[in-house]
Amino acid sequence: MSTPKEKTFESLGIIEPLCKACEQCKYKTPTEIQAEAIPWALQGRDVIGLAQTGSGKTAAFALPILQALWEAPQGLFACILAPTRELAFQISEMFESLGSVIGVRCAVIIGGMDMMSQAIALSKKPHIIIATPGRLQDHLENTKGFSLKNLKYLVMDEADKLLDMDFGPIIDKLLKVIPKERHTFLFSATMTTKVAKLQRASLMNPVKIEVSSKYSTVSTLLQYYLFFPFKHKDCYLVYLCNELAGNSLIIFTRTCNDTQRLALLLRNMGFPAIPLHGQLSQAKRLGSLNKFKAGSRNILVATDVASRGLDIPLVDVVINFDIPANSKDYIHRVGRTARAGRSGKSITLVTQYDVELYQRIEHVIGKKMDVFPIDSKDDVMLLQERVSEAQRMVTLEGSKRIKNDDDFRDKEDRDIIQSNKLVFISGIFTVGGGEWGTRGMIGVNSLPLLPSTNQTEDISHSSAHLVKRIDPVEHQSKSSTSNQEENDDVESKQPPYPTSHKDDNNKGKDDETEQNNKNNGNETQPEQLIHPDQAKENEDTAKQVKEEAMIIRKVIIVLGSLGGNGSGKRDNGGGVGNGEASMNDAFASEKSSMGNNSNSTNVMDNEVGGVNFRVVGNNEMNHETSDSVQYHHPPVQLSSIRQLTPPVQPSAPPAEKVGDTDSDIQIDNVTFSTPILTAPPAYSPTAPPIYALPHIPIPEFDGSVRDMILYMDGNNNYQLAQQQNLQNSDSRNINHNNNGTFISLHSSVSLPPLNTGVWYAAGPTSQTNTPIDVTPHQQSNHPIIIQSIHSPSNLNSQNSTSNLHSFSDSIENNENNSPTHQRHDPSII
Ligand SMILES: Nc1ncnc2c1ncn2[C@@H]1O[C@H](COP(=O)(O)OP(=O)(O)OP(=O)(O)O)[C@@H](O)[C@H]1O
Repeated sequence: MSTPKEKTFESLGIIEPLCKACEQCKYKTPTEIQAEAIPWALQGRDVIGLAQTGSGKTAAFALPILQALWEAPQGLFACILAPTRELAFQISEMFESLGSVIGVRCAVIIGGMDMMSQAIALSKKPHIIIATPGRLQDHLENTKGFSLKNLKYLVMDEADKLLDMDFGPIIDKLLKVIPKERHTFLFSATMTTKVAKLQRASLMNPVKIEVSSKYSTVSTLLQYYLFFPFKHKDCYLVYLCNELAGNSLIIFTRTCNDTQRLALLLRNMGFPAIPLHGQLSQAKRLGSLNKFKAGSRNILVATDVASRGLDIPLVDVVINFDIPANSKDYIHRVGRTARAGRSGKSITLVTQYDVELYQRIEHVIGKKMDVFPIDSKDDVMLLQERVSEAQRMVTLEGSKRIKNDDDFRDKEDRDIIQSNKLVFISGIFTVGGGEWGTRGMIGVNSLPLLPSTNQTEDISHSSAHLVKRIDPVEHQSKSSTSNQEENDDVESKQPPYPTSHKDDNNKGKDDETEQNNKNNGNETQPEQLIHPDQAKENEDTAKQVKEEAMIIRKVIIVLGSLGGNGSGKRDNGGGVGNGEASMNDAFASEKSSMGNNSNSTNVMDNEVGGVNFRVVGNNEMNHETSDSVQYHHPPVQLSSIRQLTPPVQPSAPPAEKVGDTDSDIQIDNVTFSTPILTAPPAYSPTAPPIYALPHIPIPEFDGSVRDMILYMDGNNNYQLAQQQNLQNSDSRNINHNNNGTFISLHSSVSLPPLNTGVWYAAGPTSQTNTPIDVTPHQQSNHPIIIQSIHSPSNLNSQNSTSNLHSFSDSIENNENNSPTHQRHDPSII
């Protein structure tokens, strides 16, 4: 038989349309698990597939099922069970992309989503159901007319997880209502060898394909550890995030509570972190994942809900903040990076309480990890004060937020703004490429598991040098690995060190609990969902935006703000109402705190059309830059637009939320803020309301302005809307007057349809502290927010961050108190 490398999908017996689909997915040759498993599956054998994380197991079971469906199409043909909801979505995407050529229809049946719409989807008899066990069981019991009595294929992805104690009883129930005459596939990177568990799956004369040893990690993964005292854990984490700035990280914690706390802590320290755990609503879980996938957040802090199966190519580093209590979880966690032949790194944080677990993991994976190189411990400890401060803030806010998650999310961006920022100075953490490599051992054997299928069949296989018979006796009598597995089960019940958090029981149960929730009437109500398709779109968009943003690579910062509440007068110090007063106070203190510094804050208020605008220009907000310096600046809003005339239609519907506070985007490590927006009420096409639009200043315009880049927020989609090369002579967009030079967005700039909310303008390459002029002049159908991004000058970054701090506080206070804010939306920040 040919070696896997010589094989093609065609030579495995895959039909032409599916081969084409593989090509479209850029699968040039089958991976080893695909090469080994597909022929058996096509022959109609039950398959147990064991292969390393990221080795293409999903297609290994999807292709044979799609082929069988093509040959004998029917509704409710196959059911794929997955332990987590996110994984179910991902598997469904894979089926859809491979099966689109044959018109496959899939339904995702998972907890946390509306039962009724799922029931409707099931009534349409999709070909493939991808489900989490609890919800599927729920439909089988409660959805009229739905049954799986004609099911032909059952797959358990992450089979060892589905067959263990948590899911076992539900699986038992499910299997009672699924026909025995079916094909069954079990796949995982860490397969159980316990016969009792495998019997649960009711396999018939299965073939076992092992493309790796039981607990192996890929060779392209560099595995490190860091050992330090427990009390410095947060500090080390922050240090690592700082060192690895620019990389995409997943940080695994033990509990939901820790996940939430760390996400808050990191955000308070200025890192774009986002939490993912089972206590979030499903919409938020998907939202978090999508933002991470799209690259708008590059730190995902997660429980083990994200440890299995998720395929996010951009993940560079996995950090085990809490060492996993179960060695299997370690394999799956670190498997979120170094996938599909790519390289990646993992760093496991080890404290005095974790040594035993750490040693066990090393033993299980059969590798010694290297210590992660850090310059000096003193460097880490330098962060202690800042970390302690952030910890205090998190403690203050944390309990409230845990109770009220919506509140948490509404304020997430403020966390960043209110915090002092780190300026990240670090080299790029390069992660080289890789190719599909030879992986471990290949073994095939026929596995007589059930008394009813007692015959054993050894299958010789040229590439199989691990050919062994696995039978009940062997399993009971052996073996270090079996023992390990039993130990794992014990391990998971005993956290290695005491923890103050109460939700330790949530570990690993993010999705298992859905059945209980249902019974208790706690089913999470669905919210507006971002379909995973959106994530792909976002990813593409983010890439595009990132590329374009290279033009302003050395750029940053934000100028000032335009506040006001519609009732104020021109005012440089007195204030208008509470909000205005606090804003002024903040500015005043900001000014005085600057002392003799020659860089000054410029505050200018304008009253235009009854609208009081406040603008601050402050070149202290600039950061020094070089290629090796990465900037995280707070998403301070430069300006907001006020509607100058009421909507024409008196019966205009109420304002509608089109964005959320957590939708800021990260481009080249520059955070672009995206406050909540309120969509304008319905417009009369003939008489649109008028909105003020600020000019973007180009102080000391010297003809060096090159680029104006506009980004559009459309329901969290970010697109490069337009790039303009502005020339001095470009009279359409550049105006000069006594106050300076301005870029303005005249209608003559050919903008794409202004059908959504936020616009960003990346502006000139030079800047001084000339005040910003704001003039309402633009008539537009939609509210527009302009943020100008300026190139840095050589100024002290620490001063600038503290200025931003008080500056943004003031914005928040002002906006919260502003009648405009109450009338329209809590948009600013
Ligand atoms: N033949 C192939 N050639 C190239 N890439 C492939 C091939 N098959 C699958 N892939 C890609 O490899 C990645 C990993 O695949 P998949 O998610 O199925 O891995 P897995 O083995 O199920 O991992 P895990 O154990 O973590 O669930 C995916 O991005 C998938 O599109």
